[in-house]
Amino acid sequence: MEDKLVSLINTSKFFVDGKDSHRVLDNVNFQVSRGESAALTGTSGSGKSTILNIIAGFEPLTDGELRLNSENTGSWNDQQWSYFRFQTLGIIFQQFNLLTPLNVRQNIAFPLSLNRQPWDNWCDHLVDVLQIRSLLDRHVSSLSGGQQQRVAIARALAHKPQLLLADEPTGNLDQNAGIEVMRLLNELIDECNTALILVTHSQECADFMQTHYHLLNGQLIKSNNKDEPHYATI
Ligand SMILES: Nc1ncnc2c1ncn2[C@@H]1O[C@H](COP(=O)(O)OP(=O)(O)OP(=O)(O)O)[C@@H](O)[C@H]1O
Repeated sequence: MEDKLVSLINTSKFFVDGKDSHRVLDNVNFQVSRGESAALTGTSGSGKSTILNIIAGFEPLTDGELRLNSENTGSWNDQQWSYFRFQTLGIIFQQFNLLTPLNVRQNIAFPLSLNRQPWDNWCDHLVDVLQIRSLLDRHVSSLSGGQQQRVAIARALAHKPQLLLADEPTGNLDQNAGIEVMRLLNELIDECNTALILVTHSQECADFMQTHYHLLNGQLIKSNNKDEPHYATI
């Protein structure tokens, strides 16, 4: 259990809408270790982003337990969540969530400033691989969707997070750029022993990951070998 960075234990999630209760996760177990990469697939609305939001502390669980670094987060206060997010976590949001008053360089440097880290060779490497060096002084609101996505990726990776949550990180990119991004994510995993949870609709992107999970009717089905899916257990 100790080397597990993320553990969801017997977790369920309901959304209440008026009188209706909508069950998105039904007694799900899910674990990711340091250095592990996991692809999370499923149809639209199956609950993939909800799992990332739960792990990032943006959505509370209805039932069960979320452990991060072996700590039960059920008793964490806002300060503990903030500390975990800026120090340990990198998130590539589906809608990018860039800081619009800031330019590209300032967006990428934002997690560095929170962690009192300098802009270093790794940041230059990210900027070059993602081909955004010529955009560094541009305001992010003036960028195309694909350019914004590449900036969002650089920002999430800049401080070398221990845990990276990536929600459709190649959704706005062409195939070649998407493959470069998947290589970059694997580079981070190899160099920093980062754990990655990748939400994707692309089988090609999922194939870059070590383990595969598929969400179906609130259940998480694990498959190390694509031909042999089985229900995820601890
Ligand atoms: N805050 C919320 N309040 C009510 N329902 C919600 C909320 N967030 C998500 N849902 C519902 O939970 C379900 C799962 O949503 P989620 O965004 O996790 O799906 P997804 O698998 O990531 O979908 P997509 O592939 O389209 O991004 C959907 O039916 C969605 O409408």
